[in-house]
Amino acid sequence: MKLQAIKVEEAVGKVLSHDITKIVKGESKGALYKKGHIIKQEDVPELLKLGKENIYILDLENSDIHEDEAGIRLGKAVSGDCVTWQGPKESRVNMYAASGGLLKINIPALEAINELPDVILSTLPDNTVVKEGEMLAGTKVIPLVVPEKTVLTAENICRQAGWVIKVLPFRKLKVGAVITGSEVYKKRIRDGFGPVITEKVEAFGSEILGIDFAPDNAEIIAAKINKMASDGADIIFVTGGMSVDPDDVTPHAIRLVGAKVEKYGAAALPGAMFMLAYLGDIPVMGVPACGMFFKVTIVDLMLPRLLAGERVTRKDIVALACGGLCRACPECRYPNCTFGKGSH
Ligand SMILES: Nc1nc2c(c(=O)[nH]1)N[C@H]1C(S)=C(S)[C@@H](COP(=O)(O)OP(=O)(O)OC[C@H]3O[C@@H](n4cnc5c(N)ncnc54)[C@H](O)[C@@H]3O)O[C@H]1N2
Ligand code: MOO
Repeated sequence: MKLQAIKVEEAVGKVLSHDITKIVKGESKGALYKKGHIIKQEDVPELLKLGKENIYILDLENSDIHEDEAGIRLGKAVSGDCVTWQGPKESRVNMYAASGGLLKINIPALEAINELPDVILSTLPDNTVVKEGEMLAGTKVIPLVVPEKTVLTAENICRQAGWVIKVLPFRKLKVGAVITGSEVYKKRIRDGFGPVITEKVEAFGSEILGIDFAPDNAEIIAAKINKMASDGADIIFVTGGMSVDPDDVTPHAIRLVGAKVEKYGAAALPGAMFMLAYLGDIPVMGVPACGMFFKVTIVDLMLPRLLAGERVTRKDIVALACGGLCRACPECRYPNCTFGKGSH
């Protein structure tokens, strides 16, 4: 990259090397044209009026590209399914959700891009629930011009990764719930779990297939789980009885139906006594009583991922550990807080 002095009339389409400031009555009015501005035909009279007959422009070498072009190419390369981009403004290109859903970030690709010289890409956390139109990420280059090789390398990382930023829209699924607890079953106390689960499921546009009740008896709970599955549930909740009392038989019941347990015990508080198992392809969630007593719990971390069609693994639950502690703020700000952000 070289600097070159040039007549203003010949500068159209060229890149300004420095800010040009307008001074009125001895006072600077700030940059009229900013460094990096690509000079347009209509700028010429304005520049001449300012007394600029010659200006410095950047003489881009064949291998260099301007920050704005670099920003656009990066934005295009990182935008996957259901992601749109806008810009550039001072090379920054922002990515937005084209539909509501679960934001997925390809972390190794994200880190590889940020390892490149002069490029940044920053995003919302992986697995964030996003609304249509929400800003998801921003990318830009640091200097005014970058070697094209840098952008080509970033584009190559994106191509090889398959995707970097995407949004998985929520599917409309049928969700069943088996509410356990003899005190609820015998109507000694009123069920508090059904309304909580219904509200959380319907908030994502899915529907409750049915809510059934079972006493603290593993065989009966197991039979009701099987019934939910044969009735067509895509996801099954089993609530209560997840802890250490002799009457807490829900984990045993989930095993009895032959579901494969991914993990019993989740690194999330509230939600420690959570179990995730799969009955074939149907996720079965054993939800401890905290799922009903607290506003935001492990349910809010797992449900969106299952509704987005992810097969959640033991590893995913382990990855919740760093950030898995809810601060229990007097006024809950979730999801605008650290709960459930996970380490990878
Ligand atoms: N000694 C220990 N006690 C507890 C532990 C522990 O590790 N050691 N873990 C605690 C944690 S963490 C949680 S979370 C809860 C989990 O409780 P459970 O899932 O076993 O819940 P239950 O014992 O069945 O019920 C607790 C409480 O909530 C009421 N309940 C349950 N279901 C309903 C419902 N559908 N509607 C209304 N109320 C319901 C139930 O009557 C009990 O009062 O365990 C801690 N304890
Ligand atoms: O499963 Mo419990 O969250 O630790 O309340």
